[in-house]
Amino acid sequence: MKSGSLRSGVQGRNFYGRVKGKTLKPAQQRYIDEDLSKLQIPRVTVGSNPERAPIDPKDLFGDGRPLWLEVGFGGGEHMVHQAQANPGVGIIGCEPFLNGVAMALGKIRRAGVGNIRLHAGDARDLFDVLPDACLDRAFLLYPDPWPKARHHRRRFVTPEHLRPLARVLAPGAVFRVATDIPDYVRQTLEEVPEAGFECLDHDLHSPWSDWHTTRYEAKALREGRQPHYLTFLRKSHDAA
Ligand SMILES: C[S@@+](CC[C@H](N)C(=O)[O-])C[C@H]1O[C@@H](n2cnc3c(N)ncnc32)[C@H](O)[C@@H]1O
Repeated sequence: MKSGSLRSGVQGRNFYGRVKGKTLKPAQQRYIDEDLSKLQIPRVTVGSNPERAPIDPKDLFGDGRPLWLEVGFGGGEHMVHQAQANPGVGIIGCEPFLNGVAMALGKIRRAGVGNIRLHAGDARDLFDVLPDACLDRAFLLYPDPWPKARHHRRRFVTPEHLRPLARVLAPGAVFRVATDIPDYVRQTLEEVPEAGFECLDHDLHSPWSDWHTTRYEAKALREGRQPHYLTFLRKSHDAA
């Protein structure tokens, strides 16, 4: 996660700023909530649910539609593309970087999509309130690389994140990972199967016909780094 200083005062979009750590200040939270309610996008409730009681995904979209999750959507390019292309699916986007949330809100508004729900925070908090096997697909696109060896345990593809992700994914659900960091590929291929997934594909060109490039990917390509696209299948919970 990025960190930096927060601009003070409500200055339109700038107010989202960058925050240190994961906790939003009350004023930031209010500002995001106001924008979400203007757009009629319910937040996925974690903060106002101190017991972390499971939420009913049907309450998020008002029906039993398939649910997909994008972890760390950045500026929201891919999330909004998927929402437009799949109006019958409900997409939960999760991102603690507030500039990203602000960018995504703009894209959601311009695209006029109504099938996205947002959690402006850490994916682990979201996993805590989702029931078992409720998701049909998950995307982890260019997770923070944490290149130094002593920081590898901070990567998303560790048991701490993958076990709860595996719990909320239904058997047969697809988990897509993209990264431009060769050592991240290695760790992903080791850790994800350990958490109850089967690797279906590892490609250097997107194997996904519905792929939409992300801001991070565009930068990686400009800088000459090679993307890797990995596809996993959630095994049945008994087989995990
Ligand atoms: C390298 S950026 C890539 C963003 C976007 N997916 C893209 O490809 O442009 C990784 C993103 O993951 C987010 N992130 C890091 N840890 C996270 C966590 N525990 N839960 C959710 N998002 C997280 C960061 O805030 C950051 O925006």
